[in-house]
Amino acid sequence: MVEGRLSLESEVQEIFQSIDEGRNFLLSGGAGSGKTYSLVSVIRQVLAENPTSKVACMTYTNSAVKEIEERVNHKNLNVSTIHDFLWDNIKHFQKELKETIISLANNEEISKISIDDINTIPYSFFDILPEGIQYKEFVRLREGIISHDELLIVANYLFEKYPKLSSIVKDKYKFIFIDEYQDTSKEVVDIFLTHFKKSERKNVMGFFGDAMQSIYETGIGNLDEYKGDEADTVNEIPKKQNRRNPQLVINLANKLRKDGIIQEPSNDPNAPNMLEGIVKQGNVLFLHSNDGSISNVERYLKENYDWDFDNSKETKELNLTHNLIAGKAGFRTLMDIYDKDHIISFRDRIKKFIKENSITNDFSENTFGEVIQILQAGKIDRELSAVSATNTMQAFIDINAELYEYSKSLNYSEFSKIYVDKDQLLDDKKKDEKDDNKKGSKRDNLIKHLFKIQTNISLYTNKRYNEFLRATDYRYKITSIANKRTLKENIDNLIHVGDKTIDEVIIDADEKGISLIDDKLIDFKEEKEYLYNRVKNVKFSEFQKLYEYLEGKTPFSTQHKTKGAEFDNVLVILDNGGWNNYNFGNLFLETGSSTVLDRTQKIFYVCCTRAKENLAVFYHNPEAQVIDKAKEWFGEMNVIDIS
Ligand SMILES: Nc1ncnc2c1ncn2[C@@H]1O[C@H](COP(=O)(O)OP(=O)(O)OP(=O)(O)O)[C@@H](O)[C@H]1O
Repeated sequence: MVEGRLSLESEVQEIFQSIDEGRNFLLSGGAGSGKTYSLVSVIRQVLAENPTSKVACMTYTNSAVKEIEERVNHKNLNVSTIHDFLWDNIKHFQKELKETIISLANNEEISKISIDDINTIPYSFFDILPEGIQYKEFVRLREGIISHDELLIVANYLFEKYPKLSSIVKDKYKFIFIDEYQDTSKEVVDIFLTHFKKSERKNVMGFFGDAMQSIYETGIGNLDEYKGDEADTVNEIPKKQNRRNPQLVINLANKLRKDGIIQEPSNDPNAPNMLEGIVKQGNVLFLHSNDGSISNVERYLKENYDWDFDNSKETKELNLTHNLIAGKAGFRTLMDIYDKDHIISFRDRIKKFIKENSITNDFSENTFGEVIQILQAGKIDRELSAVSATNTMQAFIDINAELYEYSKSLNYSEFSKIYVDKDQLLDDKKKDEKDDNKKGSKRDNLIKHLFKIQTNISLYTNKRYNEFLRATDYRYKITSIANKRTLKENIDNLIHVGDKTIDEVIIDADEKGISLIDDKLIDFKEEKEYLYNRVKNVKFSEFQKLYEYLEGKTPFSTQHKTKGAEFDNVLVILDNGGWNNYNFGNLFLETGSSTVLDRTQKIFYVCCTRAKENLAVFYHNPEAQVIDKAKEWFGEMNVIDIS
């Protein structure tokens, strides 16, 4: 056997057998079975055995990126998101890219890529583009700019049509690994498992994941249609043991899985869930109350089970959405600006009306207010209501009268281009600070700038002075002890932001050389004046709260973002706030629409299996049958009314 393999886990040895046979493989296993751990072992061994080959590894979760970075450091390893990987590999084929987009745009069945509803687009359409086709956070197909969703469709088409592209990628990367494969889209899986076959070149694709943890609608869910025993199918290697969870969590997880996979604790005495050679028991609790107060739940867990909610590394409270967290974590105003601006919704209503009614007026010189007036003129009843604010929009406008007046004074063409979405505020990064500007990030340039300021402040406060000097303008300025003193005073001033607004801190940080105002920010101010003006008046301390949250330094996480992570104490809040996609009541009663049930079961499974010691689930006002089921799942004694 090749050196080093013998010391590896048996499943990883099986993976190497597959690699020796040139077969694609899938490492599948329940939560905590050590898939991410195995992935890293495979990468290390592959790099050791193939010193001249390049390895690509794609992953979505921050925890996997962190683990890979901690355990592997090699120039031949390329860790990225799937989007960045695809774009890096197709971006130089501009001629083919242009043709592809035009073909797709002319294909009526592909509604996501459309340039003109009526006329066929000529193949010379993009010839005039100075920068060719680009991949950005927003989409403007007429200008040759594609974004996340389009990229996958375009890449799929390119690999299907040009087998040479597959040959190039296979030659470049002898090994391509995809973590959390279950949340990868069908278009991507097809590239690697179907279109790649059109090229004779050899490489090995490895998938890692768990079908029960497929929690994004766009994901393929499972690889069932590609698995098999023949050489050209995907070789599944299952992992049955659990190294993370205590026995009581494993028992619960086994009840929640719907595919019959039953996990057992590993026989590794050094596994994290073992204590002196015996698996830990842990705690599972189902707490409920009729007041719904989360702070009471926290108090109960603190007093009775010693949970420390100030320790964000050990203890996490998992909520379904960022919106449920924003208030508790202290960034409500910013969240509302990016997620609940009903003047922007009203503008979208107007835009839609213009598009759907094929109104061809030239509004380029008009203000938003004038456009509303022009559209409303002479209309009554239903026609008028189609171009008027809805009740929700009107209620928002009434409270924000000044903001509405201001929006009406803006040039309509400019205003209509501003794209506002919560991802621009909340997108978390997959890589380290240096990569913050990587094209895959959905954060907008204002938020990126604020991150830069706060990152630099943090570098300084954490005494990482060399990195601080590299990141700021200070490397040019520090020439004497006196300079150092000024720097300290400046930073001290800046750190104590007190009640300063975001605008004030941006100017301060610029003047003090901590983060200079760059072209990107200047362009943002000009192009997205409305949004900038809203954000600039928010206190910088609120942004700092958001920063802490996104850096994982608060006890809060969304249920989706917790995938791949693990904590000692996990509190899962089951919020039955009338969601379309989730229903926690139905989860316990096993009723309702099967897709909603399936989705809810999966997110609940992901959440519960994060706990390394203690798991608590909180349910506000459960029905008697929910309590009965909870007793069955958690044990009679562990279902507690804390009202
Ligand atoms: N062979 C091993 N030796 C030591 N520790 C391991 C080993 N395999 C896994 N672990 C540890 O067990 C825990 C669970 O492993 P890991 O996070 O890789 O599981 P996973 O299958 O990726 O889980 P999930 O699907 O829930 O994200 C981690 O703390 C990991 O470091």
